[in-house]
Amino acid sequence: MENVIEVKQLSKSYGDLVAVKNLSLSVEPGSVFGLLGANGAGKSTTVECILGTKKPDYGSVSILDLSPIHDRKTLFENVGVQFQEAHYQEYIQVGELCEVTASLYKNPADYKNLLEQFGIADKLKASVKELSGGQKQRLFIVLALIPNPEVVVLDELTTGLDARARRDVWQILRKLKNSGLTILLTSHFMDEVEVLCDTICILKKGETVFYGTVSEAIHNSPYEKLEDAYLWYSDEEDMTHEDL
Ligand SMILES: Nc1ncnc2c1ncn2[C@@H]1O[C@H](COP(=O)(O)OP(=O)(O)OP(=O)(O)O)[C@@H](O)[C@H]1O
Repeated sequence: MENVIEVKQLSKSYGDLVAVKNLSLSVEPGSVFGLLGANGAGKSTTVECILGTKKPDYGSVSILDLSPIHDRKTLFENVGVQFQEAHYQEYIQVGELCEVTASLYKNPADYKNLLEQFGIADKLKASVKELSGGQKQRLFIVLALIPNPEVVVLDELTTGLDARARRDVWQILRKLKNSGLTILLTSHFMDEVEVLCDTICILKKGETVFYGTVSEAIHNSPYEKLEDAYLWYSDEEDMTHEDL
């Protein structure tokens, strides 16, 4: 297997709206790939096509050399997914939810250890409903890691987390990356992209406007900071200036 994820000329429309157009990307083993873009740029649509929860109109997707549409069961065993809005039984406890999740996999990770690493071990007996937004977000990352996956897909990784928690999450992910985990993430935070990502793809209205490393993104723009370069590529720049 050369690349963990290989997307070729992916296109997906909703009626007349072209959400993703002719997108190609490759994610190497043990690397962190960031899919970036403004709200509505097509990130979630791309992620869903990669995971097989949406069917592309054109193009091909392979993940771990498998088809997300035809090999769902094998993929489910080896791919971790952080869901943004997951629906759980209202009063299920954190520990119960982790237990149920672990029971679905052959070689699950030690979830108590993960809860510890993510700073929510004291919430084992709390119901998911009682968690703060940031604690829930951390729990969703833990749930994505319980399968002991080869690749993990993290949608809006640290949205809702406080500064300390974000840094803790980055540190854990870097450790997991160093131990061979491949990570595909979407994020709106350029500080985190700079710390974590080896390769980035910036989408604008479903089309790739930049593909390469963070330093190439900066180098090929008129700016010196990733955030400025990102806004320049994704054209959020003007809006921000108006807002100031
Ligand atoms: N089920 C759907 N039906 C119709 N249009 C949709 C559907 N899902 C997404 N879209 C549209 O497709 C475009 C891309 O949406 P998508 O959710 O992929 O963007 P995104 O980059 O993930 O945005 P965000 O950062 O806000 O999560 C948007 O214009 C959105 O309104």
